[in-house]
Amino acid sequence: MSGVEGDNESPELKSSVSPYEDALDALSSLITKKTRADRSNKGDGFDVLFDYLKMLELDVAISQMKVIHVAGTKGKGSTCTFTESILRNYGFHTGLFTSPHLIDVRERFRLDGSELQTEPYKTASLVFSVSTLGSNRVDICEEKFLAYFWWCYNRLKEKTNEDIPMPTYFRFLALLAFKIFSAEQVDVAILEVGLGGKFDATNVVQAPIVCGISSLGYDHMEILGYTLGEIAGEKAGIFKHGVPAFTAPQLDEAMFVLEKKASQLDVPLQVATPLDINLLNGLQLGLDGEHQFLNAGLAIALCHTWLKRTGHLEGTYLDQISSLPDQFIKGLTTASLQGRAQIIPDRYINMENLGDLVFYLDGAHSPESMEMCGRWFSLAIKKDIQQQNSWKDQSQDNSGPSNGLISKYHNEASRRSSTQILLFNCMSVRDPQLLLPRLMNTCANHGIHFQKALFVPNISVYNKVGSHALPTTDPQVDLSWQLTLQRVWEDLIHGHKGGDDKNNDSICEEGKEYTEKNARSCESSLVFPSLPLAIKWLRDNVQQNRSVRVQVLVTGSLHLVGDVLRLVKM
Ligand SMILES: Nc1ncnc2c1ncn2[C@@H]1O[C@H](COP(=O)(O)OP(=O)(O)OP(=O)(O)O)[C@@H](O)[C@H]1O
Ligand SMILES: [Mg+2]
Ligand SMILES: [Mg+2]
Repeated sequence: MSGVEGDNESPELKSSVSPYEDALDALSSLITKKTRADRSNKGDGFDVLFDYLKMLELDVAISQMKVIHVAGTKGKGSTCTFTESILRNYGFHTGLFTSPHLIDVRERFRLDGSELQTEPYKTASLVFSVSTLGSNRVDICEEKFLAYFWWCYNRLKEKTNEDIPMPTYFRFLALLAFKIFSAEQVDVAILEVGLGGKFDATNVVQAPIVCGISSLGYDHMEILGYTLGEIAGEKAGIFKHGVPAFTAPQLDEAMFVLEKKASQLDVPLQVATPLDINLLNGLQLGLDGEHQFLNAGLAIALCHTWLKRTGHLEGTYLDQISSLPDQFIKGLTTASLQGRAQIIPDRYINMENLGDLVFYLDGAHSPESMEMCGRWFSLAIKKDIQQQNSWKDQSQDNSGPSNGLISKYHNEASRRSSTQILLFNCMSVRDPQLLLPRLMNTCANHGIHFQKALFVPNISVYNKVGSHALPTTDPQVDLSWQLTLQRVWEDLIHGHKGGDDKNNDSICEEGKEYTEKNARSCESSLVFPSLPLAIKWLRDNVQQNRSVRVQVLVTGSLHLVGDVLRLVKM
């Protein structure tokens, strides 16, 4: 294939449903069958990334990019989101690359803060030249995305061979991000590490302006190591000689390793002070949850250093900042990232009765983040109860001015009781014996007890890529993992109630599996063969019992959170 125009053409275009689905198909073809635990993949062929950069003519561009690079176990995406928002408020043209996505793969690439997934389909004409795109500073719309996508994909297809095969899924997306950011001439590129640090595709950047390490904890141990020290060592793989770095406060074991790696590379490493809420002038952080103060503190340090090192700010980073510039406050308080501590009422149910069914979404999937998530959820529920009570008081005290409709709603709402339900799934590489107790105990310590837990499988690998196609229910779906989760949950509940060693099976409706309710039912839990069935069950319940408000915590997997968003937002 020759010439840029031809490069933009999808090979499967003729038989396609839509050009966008064609791109997703091509992207799916890059998902390797190797399991994430396959260590033979570790580091192998990292250098091949530099070959890809040459093939895409990105080697010079990347060395000139003013990059902020962030690794960590938890809080990378949030830190990057705050960072982007702050620098955008300074007027810089920003590029943000995060992972994973929830609904649409374009969420991973933001230009000037725009989320990319919301546009309706357009029949894209793909025959325009990529070289004309860079000058146009608008969001990355579908056409633009497709043009960059096929430019990279086809060029790599043409130049790769048996020795240098096509890049894998995440590597391709990182290369695509570099292409987009260089063509769009961003002032700053904020890059979230996909996994680990040292061997991550984003680590081809040789001279970032500043690096950040967000909270470290236990995740992906099969790849990164089983001790906090080992994990910290992998993440510190993003440190570059002499380039300043900041870390969120860490446990000693992790901090020790970070400091050691930093001193080997002459990296000035500082701990970023968590943000003091008083610096926000009474406003709230754009992302909810206590842990966000750690992420915001790190983002402040990263932005401050970036501004300084690029010659936009005088002075040094102070440990005790007494006030924040307006751009920082605006950036921090308006940042947004879906699926992290996000509350959305179910529109299907709530047309008439706002608040009957509410989803609390948080993509936590490591033990530490389970605890954070449990705290956030419990506090949100308590706040909601306080709100209900204050409405109850107001409706009893008729003295004040009242708006008829609102007070009628408040009146009704305050008469209803609320109940909490958990909707959960996690990947089978994760340990539910660590995740579920952490979540349950945190909530229980705040007085929140789930009435039921629902377990569902994730939708499909294809949807991980970001198809708009609706999930279908596979009648043959293997639910053994969800049944394992259910067993862990039932054991926990019975442990909590001080119950005997009763075999779970005796309290589960054996033999009635997936019949009437389409679910395998136990005393405190249900396994559904698909998410739409679980959502239908929730909606049916709410409609049958209007005196109860149902608050559903969705967590354990960002994919699950994305699937729920996709179904609930429609
Ligand atoms: N500093 C933190 N400490 C502990 N948990 C956190 C922290 N920040 C975020 N979390 C939890 O982790 C979840 C994911 O947050 P975020 O997307 O910022 O992290 P990430 O590092 O990008 O995660 P991923 O590994 O999925 O890419 C949040 O929903 C929240 O539950
Ligand atoms: Mg992760
Ligand atoms: Mg992330």
